[in-house]
Formats: sequence, C-alpha cells, structure tokens
Amino acid sequence: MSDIEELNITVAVRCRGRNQKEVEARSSVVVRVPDVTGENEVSINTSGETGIAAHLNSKTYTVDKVFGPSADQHLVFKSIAEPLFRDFLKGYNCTVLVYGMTSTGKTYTMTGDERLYDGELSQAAGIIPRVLFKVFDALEDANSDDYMIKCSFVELYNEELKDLLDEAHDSNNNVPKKLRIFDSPGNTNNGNSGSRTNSRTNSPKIAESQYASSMASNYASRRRMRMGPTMLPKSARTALPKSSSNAENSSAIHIQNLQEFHIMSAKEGIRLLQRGLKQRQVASTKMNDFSSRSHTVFTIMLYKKCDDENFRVSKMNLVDLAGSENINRSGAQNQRAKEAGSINQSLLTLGRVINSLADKNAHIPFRESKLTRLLQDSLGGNTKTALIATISPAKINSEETSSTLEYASKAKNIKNKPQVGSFIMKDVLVKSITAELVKIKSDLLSTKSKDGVYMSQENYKELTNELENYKTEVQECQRSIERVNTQNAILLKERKISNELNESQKAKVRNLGDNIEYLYDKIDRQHKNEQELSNVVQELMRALHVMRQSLQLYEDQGQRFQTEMEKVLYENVGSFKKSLINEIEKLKDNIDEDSIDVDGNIKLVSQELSRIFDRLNSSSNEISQKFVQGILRDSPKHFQEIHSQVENITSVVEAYSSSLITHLSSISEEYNNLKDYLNEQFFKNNFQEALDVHVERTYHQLKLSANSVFMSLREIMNEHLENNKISMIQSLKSAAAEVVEKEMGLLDPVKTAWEKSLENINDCDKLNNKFENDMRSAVKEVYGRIDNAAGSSNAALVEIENDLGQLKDVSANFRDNSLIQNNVEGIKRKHELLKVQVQNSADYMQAATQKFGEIDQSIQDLLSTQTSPQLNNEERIGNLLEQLNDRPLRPLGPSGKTPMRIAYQVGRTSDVVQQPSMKRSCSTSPIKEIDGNRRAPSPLKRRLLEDDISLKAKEIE
Ligand SMILES: Nc1ncnc2c1ncn2[C@@H]1O[C@H](COP(=O)(O)OP(=O)(O)OP(=O)(O)O)[C@@H](O)[C@H]1O
Repeated sequence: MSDIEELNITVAVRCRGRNQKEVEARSSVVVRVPDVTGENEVSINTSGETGIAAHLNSKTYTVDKVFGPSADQHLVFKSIAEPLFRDFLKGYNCTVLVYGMTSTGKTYTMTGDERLYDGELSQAAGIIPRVLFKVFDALEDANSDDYMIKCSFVELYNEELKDLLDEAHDSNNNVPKKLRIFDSPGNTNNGNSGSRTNSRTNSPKIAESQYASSMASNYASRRRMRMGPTMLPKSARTALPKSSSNAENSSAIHIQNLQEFHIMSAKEGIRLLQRGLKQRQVASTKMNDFSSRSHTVFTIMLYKKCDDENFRVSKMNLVDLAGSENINRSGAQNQRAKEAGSINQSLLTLGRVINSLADKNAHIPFRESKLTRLLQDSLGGNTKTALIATISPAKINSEETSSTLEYASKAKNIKNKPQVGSFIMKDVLVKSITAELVKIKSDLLSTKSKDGVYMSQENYKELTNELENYKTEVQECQRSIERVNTQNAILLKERKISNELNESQKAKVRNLGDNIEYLYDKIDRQHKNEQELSNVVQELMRALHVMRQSLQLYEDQGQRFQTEMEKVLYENVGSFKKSLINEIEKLKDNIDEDSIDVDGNIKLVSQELSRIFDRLNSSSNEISQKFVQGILRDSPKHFQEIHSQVENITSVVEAYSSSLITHLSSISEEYNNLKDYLNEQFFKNNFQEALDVHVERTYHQLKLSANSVFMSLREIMNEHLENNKISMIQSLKSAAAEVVEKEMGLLDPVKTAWEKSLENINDCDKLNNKFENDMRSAVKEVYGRIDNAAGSSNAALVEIENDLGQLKDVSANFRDNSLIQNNVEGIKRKHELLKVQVQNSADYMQAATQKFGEIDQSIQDLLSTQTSPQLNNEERIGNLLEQLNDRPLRPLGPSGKTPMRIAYQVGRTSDVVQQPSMKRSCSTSPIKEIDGNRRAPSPLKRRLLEDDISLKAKEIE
C-alpha cells in the first residue's frame, strides 16, 4: 500500500456574479477573483474598508483553481470534472463535491440545466448531465461492447436517506424501502477507531448488500426505460467476496436497498436524473426561496470488461451538498430548524472530518454523521476527489464566504491514495442479468396466457403515470401553443404599430431632410455674405492705401515747399548780399572821392532791400499760396474719397452684421426647432422597435436581393458557360476544318507525287518482271549450255575411258603401229577441244555472275539514294524519276535492260501516308520489304548458281 502515491484532493472555488437580491440590497463586491479563471488565489475583504486599506486587510486563500463570474459550465466541467472522469474510465473511483452557502450555485454547478433540447444538452448543463453524455461517447468511441452502466440517486435529508429513484414514493400502496448505511465486514473504519490509515486502505467493492439492494425488483421501470434495478442471485451473493481482487481490503460503505438502474444511453440517465430531481426535497427559507436543504449523491457505476473472467468496477459520485449557512442566519424555525440543525450536523461533522484529515489526526469522526459516512472513501480514502466551493461575491454573505473559503483551503490539505477499483466476476454479472431475464420471461408468459394485455400492478401504475404525464405534457403543449398564438397576435399588432410608427418616422425624417435643406440654404447665403464682407474689407484696405499715398503726397509737397523756400531765400539773400557788398564798395569809392551821396545810397540800399524783401515776400506768398491751393484743391477730393470709402464700409458692415444677425437668429431658431423636434418627437418614440423593424426589413430585403443576385449570377454563369461552349465548339470546328483544309492542301502535291511514284513503281514492276523472265531464260540457257557441256564432257570421258581400254589392248602394238599413233593424236585433239569448251562455259558464267553483281549494285545504289534521310518525299520521287529517265540502262544478258525494283520507304513512320493502291502493288511484287530494308533474293540464287557451275567445272576438269 505504501507504494501508492498520495494525492491531494483538487479544490476549486467558483464565484458567481451578484444576484438580484444582492444587487437590490446594494451589497458591494468584497471578493476578488479573476473574471473567468487563470488564478489560484481568491481574496476577501471583510473589514468594510475600501481602497488600499481593503486590499491590505483582505484575506487571501490559495486553492487549485478559481473561476469567476464569467466562467461557464463547460469550462468548470473541463477543468475539474473531466480529469476525474478520465480516471473513472480507467477504473478509479471518483467523487466531485460542491460545497457552499445556499444560492451560490451548487446545484447549478452539479446539475445545471439537465433538460435536453433536440436530444442535446444546453450550455447551462452541469457536471452530471455532461458526465452521462461523456461516458457513453467515450465507450462508444472505444468500440467497447463489454461494459455496463448503472445509476443510483440518493438524498440525505434530515439525517434520513432516501432513494430518489424509488417509485414507491409516488405510490399510495407501496411503502418505500428504508435505506441503511452499511459497512462491509472488512471495514475497520468505525466511529470509535476510524483512522485515516484504515479509511485509505478501504477498497471499494461490490458488496453483498449493495447487490441485495440493487437487485430489488423493479420490472415496471425496467420495461419503460429498458433498464432496472438488478437483484443479485443467492449464488452470486456468496460468490461475490471471492470475486473481488481486493477481498482482503473489502471495507466499503454501502447503502442497503438502494436501487441501481441499468442505463443504455445518456438520455436514459438524464431521465433518471430528472425523476430523482422531482423527488428532491425543496424547502423555502429566508436565504433562498428555492433553497435545497438536502444533500444528494448521484452515482454512476461502470462495469468494464478487463479480461475474460472479470469486469472492473468504478464509481463516480457526484455530490451536491446542502447550503452551508448557519442556522441563526437562515432563520429557519421548528421543522426547518431541525432540518437546518441536522444539515449543520452533517456539515459540521464534514468540517471536523476535513480538519482532522488536514491535521492528520489519528481519529477521523466519519461515523458522526451519515454524510461523512457516505463520503468516507472520498475523503482520505482510495478515491480521486475534487471539491468545488461555490461563493457569493457580495458583502452581505462575506461571513459565509469566508467560512466556505476556510473549508476549501483546509480541504486542499487532504490527501487521498487513489487506487484502481475492484473487480467483479463475469459469472456474477451474468447470473444477475439472467435472474432479471427469468423475471421478464415469467411476466411475458403470464401475459401470453391471458386474452387481453396483462401487466403487473406496478407496471400498470407506471403506464397510467406515464399517460398522465403525457396528458399533462399535451395540455402544457396546448397551453404553450395558445401562449405562442397570443404572443404571435401581439407581435403582429406590434408589427402593425411599428409599421405605422415607421411611416410616421419616415415622414418626420423627410421633414427633417427638408429642414436640413433649408439650413443648408441659409448657410450658403451666409457664406455669400461672408464673401461680400471680405470684398469690402479688401476695398477698405485699398482706401487705406490711397490715404497713405495722399499723406505721402502731402509730405512730398511740404518737402518741396521747404526746399523752394530755402532756395528762394538762399538766392535772394545771396543776391542781396552781393548787391550789398557792391554798394559798400561803391560807397567806399565814393567816400574816397568825397562825392558820395550817402543818403542817396542808403536810400538805394533800402530800396533795394525793400525790393528784395518784396520779391521774397511775393515769391514766398506765391509758393505758400500754391501749396495751400494744392492742399485745398486735393484735400476735399481725398477726404471725399475716404469718406465715401468709410461710408461704403460702414454700410456694408452694417448690412453684413444685420444679415449675420438675421441668419444667426434663424439658424439658432432652426437649431432649436431641430433640437426640440429630436428631443420631443424623434427620440420620444420607441425608436428601438422602429429600428428592429428596419433591421428585419433590411435583412429580408438583403436576403431577397442576395437570392436574386445569386439567381441572376447563376443565370449569367449558365448563359456564359453555354455561350462559351457554343463558341468553343464553333471555333474547334472551324479550326479543325481549317487544319484539314491546310493538310489537304499540303497533301495534294504529295498525292500527285505518290500517284506518279506508283506509276513508276508499276513500271518498275513490269520492268522487273521482264527482267526476271529474261534472267530466267538466260539462266535456263546457261543451264542448257552447262548441261550440254557436261554431256559432251561425259561423252568425252566415256570416250576417253574407251580409248584408254583400247589403249591397254593395243599397248603391246603401240611402238610399231602408226594407227595407234594417229589415235593418240586424235585423243589429244579431242581433249584440247573439250578443255576450250569448258573454259568458254566458265568464262560465260563468270560474265553472267558479274552482270548479276552489277545489277545488284545498281539496285542498291538506287535504293540508297531513295532512302537517304536528308531527302524529302518529293525529292526522293524526283530522284527516282530522274534515275528512271536518265540512268543509262546497262545491258545484261539476253534482255539487255536494267532490272529495277523500287521500294518506296520513308524514314519515319509518322511521315508515312500509305496509299492502298501502292500497298496492293507492293504485295504483288515478288520481292518483299522486311523492316523497311530492301532484300533481294538474287545474290543467294546467284551464289547457288555459281557453286553449281564451279562444281560442274570441277567435275569436268
Ligand atoms: N455561476 C452561475 N452562473 C449563472 N447562474 C448562476 C450561477 N451560480 C448560480 N446561479 C443561479 O443562482 C441561482 C441559485 O443557484 P443554485 O440553486 O444552484 O444554488 P445552490 O447553491 O444550489 O442553492 P441551495 O443550497 O439552496 O440548493 C440559480 O438560479 C442559478 O441558476
């Protein structure tokens, strides 16, 4: 046992969002959790302070996972229950517990929305429905047929156990069987001596009691749900302890009389769950109007084949604990108080058990409550366990939240020693199933023996209940149809109203459009005025410029005046000075002469002076008058101009400002109108509805237009494709015709050439035949001659032999007889003659052979020229014709003509266009073409002839 790894139980915290009650109570959020998940710390501030103080005074708890308000059911299942579920499939016993104060989401987490929608679970489905679906999915995926799944559903309420699936609760006649927690014989983990070690060594097994209870007959429900509680036959009961591999550790807690139901699908499991939930005791308290004050345990048992003889048994306990709030807070009284007390009794014991396990105490008070006895194996035992603590974020529940978090963080220290579950022998299982079958068969028999339909009381009740249920369902459906109809009518009415509203909105929008048009008009006019104003300002600038120029003119004139004055003064004073000096000189002269008329001179000087001053005066007067006159002349003009400019500007500015005021007032009036209109009329209406209608209509229009677009697109595509097809076919046809025409054009000269070549070939054939005939006759002649020669040679040989015989006979008379001498001479002459004849024949044959060679060579030459790869067909044919026409025929033998045979061949197969007529003529030819190479028989024949001749010649010799 010590080899088995110790595992801390997994602890998660799930914090929901604030509920209606908490929002209405304006209770602030005091719990800090992530929005979804990702952290393993949760902190709570119970001090009532805010800001940094709150942060400093808050208490932080560390767990394995924290889920915030946005964590959905799927995430919680995936993170917490699914890992355990995988171990459950492997054969481990697993437990998932939800713990927390009422209305924090325990039932939501464990069960959630268990209903099926089109055979599927909703997003809000909790752990139990998800496990039910997962288990069948997993086993079906594994293609495993050798498994069996059973379910049970038990409630612990007021320290009383209740089988939530026992139909006797619904029946008036049947009393539900009492459930009892039952320690298997080997269990040493009792209340007094219960120790952590003992509990851990407990191995889950299928005990007799469990079977006794699970096999309790319930044919009615089995028939309905194709499943049912099974009863272990006696033999199986006795066989059971031996079948368990962990028999020596057999010390599990079991519930006597608890019914277990076979399920063949997840849906059957869901139906069982729903049936059990209906039975669940629900009482209302101050804390939660629908608060459940009971603990429930939904158990899924998996019997999975592990070898030929045994099935492995694993259990998944899904525990929804009652609310953990304390009795004072709940305000429950009387019966409720008792209930609350008992709940607390269980939960308090659970707390103590958790504390003891966390502190590793020797004594663990499992036996002090039924809840802890039930959970004995899940806490510190062989089970893999996960605890989900559900909490509220609101300040009003902070006390309970703290207590829940304390429990959770304590529970995190509990260590389990998970072990793979026990085995059950195949025989035992088969026997239990056989027992069931026997029962079903007997029921069937009794049914058959009756005329009508027979069914047991229970079954009948079941069916009646079912019928009632269906009736209720039908009524509900009718009601919902009516509801839907009413809603539909309302919706139609609303639609009408919204249509009207829409129309009026449209009119208003049109109005608004007109107003905006008008405003735009005004703004345009305003713009024009601004333009005018800017023109005026420009004019003003110009006038200013003119004024500046005038001023400059004045300044220049003044300058000129001053210069002239200076000039006049300088000239006059200079001349005066000169004349004065002259006069003084004169005076001096006169003084010397004593004849000076002083008075006269003085008079003259004074006259001169007064004249000068007069002139000066007059010229200065003249200049100043001129200047003044100039100023007087020009000034009114300038001033007039300036004045008129200023007047202009003033009038324009006045006009502009008045029009500005008018426009501004009218714009502000329009703006106010618009604002009023928007405030009072436009937004006053339920624009959301109008918007919805618009959205709906737009959607429909979009859909219609999308459809029509698609349709037209399809039509266009089809048309396009059809056109393409037609034009492709046409172009292909015309291209093919063109190609054929061109090819035919190209073929024509070739055809003519072919025809010509065929004629040539035919001619060749004729020539060839003639040549062959000639050759044959020549050879025949040669043969005749050779035969003659051979005949005469033979005759000569016979003669010689005769002569030799005579020679022998007359040898004795040879020397003296002149006749003999004459005979010998005659023989000699005949021999010479014969020799000459043989020599002639041999010469003739040699000449004939030479002719054969020449003929052969000429044919080879001819063919090699014709089959040259560099030549095209036309050239070959031309050559051929040329050779036929121009080549001098070599005399041969008696025919005296050149034998010729043309095998027209083309280098490449693809170039060959074989004419039927040519083929025919070729096939009639005595000389064949093999593999395109010409092969003439004449050399062989010739060689044979030569051999023959030389043989004959040798014989003759
Ligand atoms: N995480 C959550 N997300 C959405 N709704 C939730 C969540 N938790 C709880 N609720 C809702 O809060 C209400 C109370 O939840 P639930 O009945 O599960 O609480 P409980 O802890 O089981 O209470 P009790 O102890 O009284 O049985 C339910 O309507 C449930 O849908």
